[in-house]
Amino acid sequence: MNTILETVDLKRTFGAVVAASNINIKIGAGEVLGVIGSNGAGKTTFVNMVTGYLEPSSGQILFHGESITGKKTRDITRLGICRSFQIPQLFMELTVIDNIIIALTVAREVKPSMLKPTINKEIFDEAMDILRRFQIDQYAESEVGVLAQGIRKLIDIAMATVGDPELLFLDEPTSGVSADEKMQIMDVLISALKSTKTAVLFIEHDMEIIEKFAPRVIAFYEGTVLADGDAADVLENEKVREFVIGKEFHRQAETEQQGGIA
Ligand SMILES: Nc1ncnc2c1ncn2[C@@H]1O[C@H](COP(=O)(O)OP(=O)(O)OP(=O)(O)O)[C@@H](O)[C@H]1O
Repeated sequence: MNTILETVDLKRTFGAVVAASNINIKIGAGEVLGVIGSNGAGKTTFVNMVTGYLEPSSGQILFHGESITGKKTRDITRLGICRSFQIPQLFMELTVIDNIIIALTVAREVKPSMLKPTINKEIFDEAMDILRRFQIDQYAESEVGVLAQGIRKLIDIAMATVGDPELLFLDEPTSGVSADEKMQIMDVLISALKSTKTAVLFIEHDMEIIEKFAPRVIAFYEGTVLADGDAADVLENEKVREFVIGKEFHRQAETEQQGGIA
């Protein structure tokens, strides 16, 4: 594996609460990995530390072998590590293309005008390319506020990619989206990110999505990594079944092998 990010004994406490400890994770170039764990397991704390939203209490974060521990979010973003949040951070009253153009102008540090984002043909074309990659170009001129939550999620994630990140963290990319839309949204966003060879780590509670889209899975439990490896191994791990996903969970592949559930 061509490691781009490595955490070494990463730990974060809040007073007496140990939110994360002994976190030793390596992420390879272009890798897709899913993170699972019940509420309060430490998933967001981990992502917050790596993206500079939280300073670790101890431990190291290395990006391409260089320490980024304790760096500010802005500097980490510039290095090529970006993220999205559970709730899309969008300008609801603006059009989709204007949202992307604003993100591009901010990423390029072009000063936007007070009333209208700086529009030049190059930035406009680039924004349209991004929308096409995420299959939302047909909404370019629509106001974000009138669009379905699933489309807003895609816009939000598209915006997180404007600086061409090498590594992207997605916090529950399908939360708040209808069951029907979930798979479709994941299909679009994973193929968009694969096309740019962006490594992606996504936090997800839906095991069907994990099974379908995450070749590698990391399971968090009570602030530590309970299991890390191939999805099939982690999802069948006894401890993961007991403490994280529930014993009643059966992988689709397993069920099919056994002739399906009646
Ligand atoms: N700012 C904070 N102040 C105090 N305690 C915190 C803070 N942030 C997180 N914690 C605690 O740290 C632990 C890990 O929380 P974290 O948000 O990382 O879990 P999570 O796995 O992301 O959960 P969820 O799925 O609910 O988002 C929890 O016990 C939580 O209450």
